[in-house]
Amino acid sequence: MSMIIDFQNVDLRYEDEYVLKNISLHIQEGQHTVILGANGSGKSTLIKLINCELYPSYKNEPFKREILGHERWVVSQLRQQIGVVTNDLHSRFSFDAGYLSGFETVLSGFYGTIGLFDHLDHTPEQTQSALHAMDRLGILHLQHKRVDQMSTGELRKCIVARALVHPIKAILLDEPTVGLDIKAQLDFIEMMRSLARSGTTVILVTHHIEEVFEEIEHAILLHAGGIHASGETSAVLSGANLSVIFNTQLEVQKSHNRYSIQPYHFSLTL
Ligand SMILES: Nc1ncnc2c1ncn2[C@@H]1O[C@H](COP(=O)(O)OP(=O)(O)OP(=O)(O)O)[C@@H](O)[C@H]1O
Repeated sequence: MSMIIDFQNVDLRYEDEYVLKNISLHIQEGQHTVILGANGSGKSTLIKLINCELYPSYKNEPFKREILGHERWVVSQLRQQIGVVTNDLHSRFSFDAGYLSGFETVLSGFYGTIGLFDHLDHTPEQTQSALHAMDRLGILHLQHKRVDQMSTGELRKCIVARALVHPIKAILLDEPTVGLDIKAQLDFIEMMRSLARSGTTVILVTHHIEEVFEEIEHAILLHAGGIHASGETSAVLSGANLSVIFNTQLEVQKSHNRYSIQPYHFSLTL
């Protein structure tokens, strides 16, 4: 099994302010992982480090930030190995590319662009890959539908398919169910499960414990720019740990292999 993410002792600071401190994080191929943290805990910053949008801050101690065994990547080449789905990407398609069809949205994954341009002539193989990615997610019926006529859930799936045009090893999904209603959310979780089962390593970044699906056996809790706990999901997602990272007393329940969270209730018997 190769290591997808190998961070040791990584810091990230903006000017003098540390946003991430001493981060050590290891995700192996096939190790479906949830990264959970409260607002402001550093999740987006961590994603930017994984995504090579940011580089670790220099420090006078040994540190390592390797993605698939390399310290540096050309972002377009990294995209062919690790797909990234963010709400920012969704918004950009939604606001700037409403005229695209579902198929064109998916095809744009080959170019890393938001739209398609006349000089970008695509090959029959690229067409096949785009259609195959849509088929894999059960969204072939969206190939002719315009982005500005899609529901949030439909566009989100097209953006996932866009990442799948390459034979990626892993997919990083940043709060992927934002804006989805209950049915679309459940549907999306099933889609993530099927990706995980098909061998794509799923890295889910969220603050919703209910989204942690059965195949996710590895959990990382981010708190105040550091890693509060990491390891086997069922051990890490405890009431005690979540109470710390969300700064309120919580209880965790597990039923049918899914987690839910409750405010802590204590009873005083006299
Ligand atoms: N460009 C920046 N310059 C300075 N501080 C920043 C910058 N980006 C983020 N921060 C700070 O870093 C901390 C972590 O932010 P980050 O966006 O990574 O958290 P998050 O866990 O993704 O939050 P949320 O769940 O609300 O999206 C916050 O205190 C934030 O204000």
